[in-house]
Amino acid sequence: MLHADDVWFRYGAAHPWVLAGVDLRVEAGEVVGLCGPSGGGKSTLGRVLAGFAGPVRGRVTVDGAVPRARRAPHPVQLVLQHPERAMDPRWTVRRVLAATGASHDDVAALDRRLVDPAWLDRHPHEISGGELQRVNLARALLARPRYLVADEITASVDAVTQAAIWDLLLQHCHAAGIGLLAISHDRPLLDAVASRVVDWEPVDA
Ligand SMILES: Nc1ncnc2c1ncn2[C@@H]1O[C@H](COP(=O)(O)OP(=O)(O)OP(=O)(O)O)[C@@H](O)[C@H]1O
Repeated sequence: MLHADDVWFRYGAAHPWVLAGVDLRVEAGEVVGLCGPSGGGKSTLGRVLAGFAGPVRGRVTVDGAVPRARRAPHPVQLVLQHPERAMDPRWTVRRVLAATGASHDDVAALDRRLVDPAWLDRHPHEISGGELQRVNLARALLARPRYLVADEITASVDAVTQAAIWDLLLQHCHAAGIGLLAISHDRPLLDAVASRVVDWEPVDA
C-alpha cells in the first residue's frame, strides 16, 4: 500500500500549510482518483508521495516502509501534464528512455502502442504531444514502479487521445499490479478510470 500517513507540508516556515494531516491510501493494483479545486494542493501531495519533497510532519510509506535514498528508481513514479518539460529537448526518445537505466532490450521490448519504434530516433519536438506523453508513461513504467501518480496527464490532449492513453496505462498497471493515483479536476474522467474517487479538501475549505 502507498500511504500518506498524517502528512503535513508547507513550502517553508513562512508559508501556509498546503497539506494538513492528509491520510490517503492506494492499494497495490488499485486505481484511485483524486479530485479537487485548482490550487488546493493535489500536485503538492503527488510530489510528496513520489519523494520530490519530504513531509514536514507525518510520513509516506510504500508497502510498509519509508523509501530510502538509493541508486534504484523511486518506487513511486510521478507523471505530469507537460512531458516536454520533463525531457531534454536535445535528446532523442531513445536516449530519454535509456536514461532510466533500461537496457537496449527493455527499450526494444516496449509495447508498440506505447512507443512506436519509429519515434526512437526523433527528438521530443518531432512527435505529437499525445505521443510524447506515451513516451513519458513508458519512461515511468521502465522504472518498474510499485505505484504511479498521474497528475493531469491527459489535460493537454484531445478526447480520443485521452481515452487511448488511459486505456493503455490502465492495461499496463493492471498487468504489473501497479497502484495508480490519478489526479485531475475532471470528475467524469476519474469516475471512468478509477475504482474510487477521493474528494480533495483544501486546507482552507
Ligand atoms: N514551489 C512553491 N512554493 C511556494 N508555494 C507553492 C509552490 N508550489 C505550489 N505552491 C502553492 O501551493 C498551493 C497548492 O499548489 P498545488 O500545485 O499543489 O495545487 P493543485 O491542487 O495541484 O492545483 P492545480 O489543480 O491548479 O494544479 C498553491 O497555493 C500554490 O500557490
